[in-house]
Amino acid sequence: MKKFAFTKMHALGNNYIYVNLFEEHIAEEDLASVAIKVSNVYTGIGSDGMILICPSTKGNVKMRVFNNDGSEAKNCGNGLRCVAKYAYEHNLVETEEFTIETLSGLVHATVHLQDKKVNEVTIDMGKPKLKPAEVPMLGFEGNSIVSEKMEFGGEELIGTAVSMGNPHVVFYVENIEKAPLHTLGPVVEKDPRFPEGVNVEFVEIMNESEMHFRVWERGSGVTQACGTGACAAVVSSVLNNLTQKNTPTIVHLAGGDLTITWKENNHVLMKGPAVVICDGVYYY
Ligand SMILES: N[C@@H](CCC[C@H](N)C(=O)O)C(=O)O
Repeated sequence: MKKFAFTKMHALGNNYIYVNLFEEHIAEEDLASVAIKVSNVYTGIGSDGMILICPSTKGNVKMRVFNNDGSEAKNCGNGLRCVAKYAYEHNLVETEEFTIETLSGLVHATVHLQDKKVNEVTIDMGKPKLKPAEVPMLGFEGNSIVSEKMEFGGEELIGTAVSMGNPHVVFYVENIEKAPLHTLGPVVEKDPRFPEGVNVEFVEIMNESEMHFRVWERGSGVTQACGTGACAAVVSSVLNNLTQKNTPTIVHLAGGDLTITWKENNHVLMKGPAVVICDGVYYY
């Protein structure tokens, strides 16, 4: 029987099994099936997926993200904050500012300490990508897909598509409690116009610097929070003239709040908490 030590962490309820590959080993061919198994609430540990904290040749540490269906994503905002907390508290890094490599590039992390422990993390998520081919989304041309008519499952929606290293589509609703998460989420996620699938976000604007947010995540379904999704929602809202650039925006997710700022230099800053739940050993 094979085994590895893990730490379960969450960021606003978006919970993953974190494995420190500086010390542990999981064979590459086992990664997808192990992610599915550990995520199972009945027969595994129960999580939105599995995140690997790996040595990096480009940054201080490297993050790899697996959704609970075993698919690998190129980025994860909540995962980045937890990886930053883990890396700092396990002495994988020595400073309060460092870099994390992802499959979509290098990001800059700053940990915020309370009693020598990391309670919040700011990640410079880099620049959003807006071109249809960068999202990727088929059927559109030009520099961006902002407030475009899209029909899904017989319903016409107005959507804005944004890549934060992973694909997102944002729809605005009048009442977040009535967002069609469970009905439209899975339909939009698998629509062939998104050749790599898509994370689906519903947003209710409260005022110029505050919004409610719910998400159907690609590969994981409904989660309590999505960091890249919250960044995409803020970028979308600036593009739709609903919020302003360079202004911190509070995003109220099901699991709590994130502060997101789309800076004048085009970089998106995300600030929010990261929490350890437990440590353990998983057998497979
Ligand atoms: N929860 C994450 C995003 C995880 C990956 C996503 N489901 C995808 O497949 O792109 C976040 O906090 O950003």
